[in-house]
Amino acid sequence: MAWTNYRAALFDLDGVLTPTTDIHMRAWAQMFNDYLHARGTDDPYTDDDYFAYVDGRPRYEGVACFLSSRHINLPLGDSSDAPTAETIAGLGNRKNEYFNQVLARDGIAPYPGSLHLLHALRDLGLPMAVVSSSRNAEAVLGAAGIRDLFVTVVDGNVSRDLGLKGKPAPDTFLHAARILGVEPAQAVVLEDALSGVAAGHAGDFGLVVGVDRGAGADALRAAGADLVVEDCEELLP
Ligand SMILES: O=P(O)(O)OC[C@H]1O[C@@H](O)[C@H](O)[C@@H](O)[C@@H]1O
Repeated sequence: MAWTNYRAALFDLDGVLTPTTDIHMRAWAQMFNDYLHARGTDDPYTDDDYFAYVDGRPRYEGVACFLSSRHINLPLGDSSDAPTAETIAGLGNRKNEYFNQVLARDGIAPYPGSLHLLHALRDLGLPMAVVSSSRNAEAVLGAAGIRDLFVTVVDGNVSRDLGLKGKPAPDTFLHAARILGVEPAQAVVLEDALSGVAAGHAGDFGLVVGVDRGAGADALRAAGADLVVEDCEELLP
C-alpha cells in the first residue's frame, strides 16, 4: 500500500478499528427480535437485515430503514424518549442500553492488525481521523485506548450538532477531510459497511478501502470500494 501517495486517512470505527460491530449486531438483534416478537411477527430480524438496513447508518436512521423494510410505521419520537417508548427513537435508545451494558461489562480492544496500521501511519506522520455514525464513538475509542492517535473524531454527536447528513451521504467524511486540511482526492477512506463505502465513493476520495468483516467483497466493490481487504494488517506501508 503506497501511503506516500496520500496525505490523510479517514477511518470508520466499528468493524474497522474495533470489533464493536459484533456488540452492535447483538444489541440490534436482541432489540428488534424482542420488538417483532411482541408484535406477533413470525419473520425474525437477521444478520442480513443488519448489513442491508442498519450497518453504518446513524442510530435512528438504522431503526427507520429496517422498520420500513417490514412496512412498519412508527413515529420518530425524540432522543429523550424512554427505551420503553414505541417510537423510532425509543427503539434506538433500547438498543443503546444493551450496547452500553455489554461495553461496560466486557470492554473492547482494537483489532491487532488495525493497531499495527495506526502505529505505522502515526510513524509516517499521516494525519488520521475517525468518521463514525456512532454516538458511542468517543466511549469506544477511550475504552480501546486509541483516542490519542486521531486529530479529530467526527461521530454521530458532531454530525447531529452540525446538521451533517449521515452515511451513505459523504458529508461526515468531507467534514473530517476539511478539518485535516486535505482535499478528498488526497485522503484514504477505510470502511466495512456498505453505507460507509458508498459515502466514500460519493465523496470522490482518493482511495476507498472496503474491510470485509461480513458484508462480502463483491458487495463492498459494488458499493464503490476500490480495494477490499480482510484485515488492516494487509495495508501496512
Ligand atoms: O447507536 P450508535 O452507537 O450511535 O451507533 C450507530 C451505528 O454506528 C455504526 O458505526 C455501526 O456500524 C452501527 O452498527 C450502529 O448502529
